[in-house]
Amino acid sequence: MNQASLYQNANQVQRHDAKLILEEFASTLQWRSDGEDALLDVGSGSGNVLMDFVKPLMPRGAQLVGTDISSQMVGFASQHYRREERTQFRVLDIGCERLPQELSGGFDHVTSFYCLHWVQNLRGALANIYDLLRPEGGDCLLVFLASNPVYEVYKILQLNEKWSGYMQDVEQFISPLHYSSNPGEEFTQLLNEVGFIQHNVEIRSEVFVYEGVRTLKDNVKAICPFLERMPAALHEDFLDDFIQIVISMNLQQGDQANGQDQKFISPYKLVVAYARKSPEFVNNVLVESPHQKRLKGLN
Ligand SMILES: C[S@@+](CC[C@H](N)C(=O)[O-])C[C@H]1O[C@@H](n2cnc3c(N)ncnc32)[C@H](O)[C@@H]1O
Ligand SMILES: CC(C)=CCC/C(C)=C/CC/C(C)=C/C(=O)O
Repeated sequence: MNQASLYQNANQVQRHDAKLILEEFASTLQWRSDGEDALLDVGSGSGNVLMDFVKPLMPRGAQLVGTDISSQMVGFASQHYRREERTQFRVLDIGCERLPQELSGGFDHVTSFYCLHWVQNLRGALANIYDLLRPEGGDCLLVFLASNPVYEVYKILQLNEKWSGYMQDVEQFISPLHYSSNPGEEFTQLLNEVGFIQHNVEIRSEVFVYEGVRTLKDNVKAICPFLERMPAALHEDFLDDFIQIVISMNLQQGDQANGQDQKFISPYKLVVAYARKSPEFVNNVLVESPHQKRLKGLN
């Protein structure tokens, strides 16, 4: 997914989820008392989730770094938000072998929305997120897909000889937790392995309803990695086949033949994880704050 303007105009689900989850976690994030927080966002895309929902929560003196593997996304966000103070966008592959030295250990917070399901090396990405946080501590809020019907649609499309040539590597674009029988447990284990001491992982079952064929097609176009590999003249045919498969999976509501608006239902599972690098210490004494007590299942 490299078309920032397409994504910026068809990311209602992603914005909806990020907004609600940030409202919920705004007071759990451990803001600094001096207001000089530094926050890095992983996979910022076109940048509007970061600027519309994360930035308003931050103290006025805070520094924001939006990152993305796609230089096209970073170029778009840098241009679009060029007037924002204390904000920069830069290219970063969160699954990379070695973090750039100037980023390592420099942040109080790492956030990431709808990105980590794109990263097959989830353990490497989490180890990097841990290393981006300051050595003395910091926290992260990570939100991504464990599963989504889009992945089953991709696998069926790949069997069609019209599309198989463009979709040989389909598994690379399926969430690393999609096949997991216990994604919450698997992700918790990874957080432990990379060194996070306190964490809370939830798998939330959500449903989003797409109103009409055009809305669903636009949302697919904004994120589908296979379209950019095929001539534009084939896009509508691919999207029509996509819709037929969605209908065959009984994810359609309403009957066009009876003059009803078509709706498409997408039941998906979202990982919502909050983790701290180290517990809160004041004068070498572990402090359990009221919000820590509230966190469900905190390790
Ligand atoms: C669905 S968009 C999410 C954008 C934004 N966070 C939001 O919530 O709207 C996913 C973004 O993750 C980026 N991405 C995919 N793999 C990545 C990686 N290994 N490192 C950093 N970003 C990555 C993509 O380029 C894309 O911009
Ligand atoms: C009914 C149905 C199959 C809906 C799928 C809709 C859709 C466009 C899902 C995209 C999921 C995804 C990978 C989002 C993202 O990374 O932003």
